[in-house]
Amino acid sequence: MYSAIVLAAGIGSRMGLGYNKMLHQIKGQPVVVHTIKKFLNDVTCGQVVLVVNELEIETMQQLLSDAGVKNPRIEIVSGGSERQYSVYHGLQVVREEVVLVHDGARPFVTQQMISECFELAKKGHPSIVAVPVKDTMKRVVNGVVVETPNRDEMYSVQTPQAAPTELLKKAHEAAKKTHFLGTDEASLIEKYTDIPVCVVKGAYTNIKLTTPEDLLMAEQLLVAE
Ligand SMILES: Nc1ccn([C@@H]2O[C@H](COP(=O)(O)OP(=O)(O)OP(=O)(O)O)[C@@H](O)[C@H]2O)c(=O)n1
Ligand SMILES: C[C@](O)(CO)[C@H](O)COP(=O)(O)O
Repeated sequence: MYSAIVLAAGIGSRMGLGYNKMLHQIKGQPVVVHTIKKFLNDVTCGQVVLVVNELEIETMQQLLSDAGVKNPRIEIVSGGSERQYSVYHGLQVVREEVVLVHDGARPFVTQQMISECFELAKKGHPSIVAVPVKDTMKRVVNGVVVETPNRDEMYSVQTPQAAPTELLKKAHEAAKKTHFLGTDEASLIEKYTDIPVCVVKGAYTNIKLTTPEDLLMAEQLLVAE
């Protein structure tokens, strides 16, 4: 069994809705409900830690209740000002020996991604979901191209990201001590442990709802589900 930390404590500034994009309804249900159901439907998920802004705890509880998502496996905790701090808060209540961290803003995660990440982490291997980049990549400094990295080695990283709970906690404590802020879990594991991070096949449909055009795509993807 694993614990899933589902992150929903952001503000969604790039989405520009004027409210947290996690509350936005797609096909009659809030984004957070679509995402959380992916984990509740998985029998190997022992706990869902839903991380929300402390001012939105009641709103989230009401949303879940309205959607008929009342489940003893769900625990709500308040998040922090950065994604990494929200993960840290979530980690404090994780009960299972393996943890999967997932962006609540990625409602198109699949059971296969979840299972593959879990199976690897259960055996001690941290894992992330990723897809090969499709475009040519450039490193640009001050508006000038300084390098064209080998595209065959470049991946676009998604969630879930899984690890043995103690390992991820250790990496987070080290990051806290040294004031390091990473944009995903793997970057902390890479920096503070010598354990390699495995890559699980993601999907180009496992988008993070970030900017307004992502909502148009989400509507289409939900029809196809
Ligand atoms: N302090 C934060 C910041 C982000 N998140 C969550 O982390 C995920 C990925 O973050 P992102 O898409 O960047 O969300 P926001 O921070 O909400 O968006 P923005 O950066 O546009 O404000 C989202 O599910 C978001 O709710 C979080 O739990 N706590
Ligand atoms: C973890 C992540 O989803 C990988 O792509 C991403 O880094 C989080 O997004 P953010 O915009 O940096 O919060």
